[in-house]
Amino acid sequence: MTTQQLIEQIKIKKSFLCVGLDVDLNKIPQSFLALEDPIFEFNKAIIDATHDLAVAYKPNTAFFEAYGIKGWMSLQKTINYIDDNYPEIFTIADAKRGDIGNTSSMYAKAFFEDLNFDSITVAPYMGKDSVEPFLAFEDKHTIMLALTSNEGAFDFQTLDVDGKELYKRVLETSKTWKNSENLMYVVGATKAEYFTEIRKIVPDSFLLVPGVGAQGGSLSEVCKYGMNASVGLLINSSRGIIYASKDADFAQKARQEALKIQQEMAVIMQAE
Ligand SMILES: O=C(O)c1cc(=O)[nH]c(=O)n1[C@@H]1O[C@H](COP(=O)(O)O)[C@@H](O)[C@H]1O
Repeated sequence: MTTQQLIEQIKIKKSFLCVGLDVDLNKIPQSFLALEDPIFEFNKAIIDATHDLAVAYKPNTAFFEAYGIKGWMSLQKTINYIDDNYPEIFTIADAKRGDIGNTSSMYAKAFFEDLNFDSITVAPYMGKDSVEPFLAFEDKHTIMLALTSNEGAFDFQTLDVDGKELYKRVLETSKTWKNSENLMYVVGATKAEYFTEIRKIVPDSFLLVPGVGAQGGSLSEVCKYGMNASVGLLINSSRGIIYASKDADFAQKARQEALKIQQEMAVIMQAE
């Protein structure tokens, strides 16, 4: 999917919501456990209930890999289901990959070609030659960690490197890489006060923003400092939406939570 197509979907749906598909078998209605593929069936129900309110889905691969081959098959079925039924939706493989060049190329093939995701999250720690293999894919997007939502973000990402914080160096340096127009960046919603500085370095890039809902980040604060003329934000909530209820009404409750966020987004977009 092109960035322009994503922007069009945001305008049509008045939403820049990304629903995180982080399925934990201990947290879903226990009736699903009797089904052949509980993870896929749960995802399908969540997707059917929220697809008109969200512009993106982000399965975090950990929640599939934890269940071995069966989990991997659930991931494949989930992405195929989205592609077949809601092709307008932007898909994010939250896999946080990155390795020496020839290994990164294989990761890129796995997620962009075999699974056909529109994007993947990537860690910047190994530098240019670990990220460029992902950037080589046309109309695919590489979402690089910049300033993450967790407490540990302060261990390295904000350290001073020759007078500038490391995450700023990561943002600046990445702009010099080949096909850098295919980059997006992860910035945690819990770090809203940093968005002004981040926008000075990457004014036009899309930012994937996890951390609203269960981690307590504020949608309005993120938008205040992080939004650009094309919105430029994908706000993710996983647990806050998919586990809104553990009972038979889980999909309906997930929709209600997604609707609350989408309505807030529509108001913010109108005010801009
Ligand atoms: O790359 C991510 O998506 C990510 C980066 C980050 O800084 N913080 C973060 O929480 N995430 C992911 O975003 C999701 C957040 O889930 P909830 O806290 O349940 O909404 C999880 O899949 C995390 O792995």
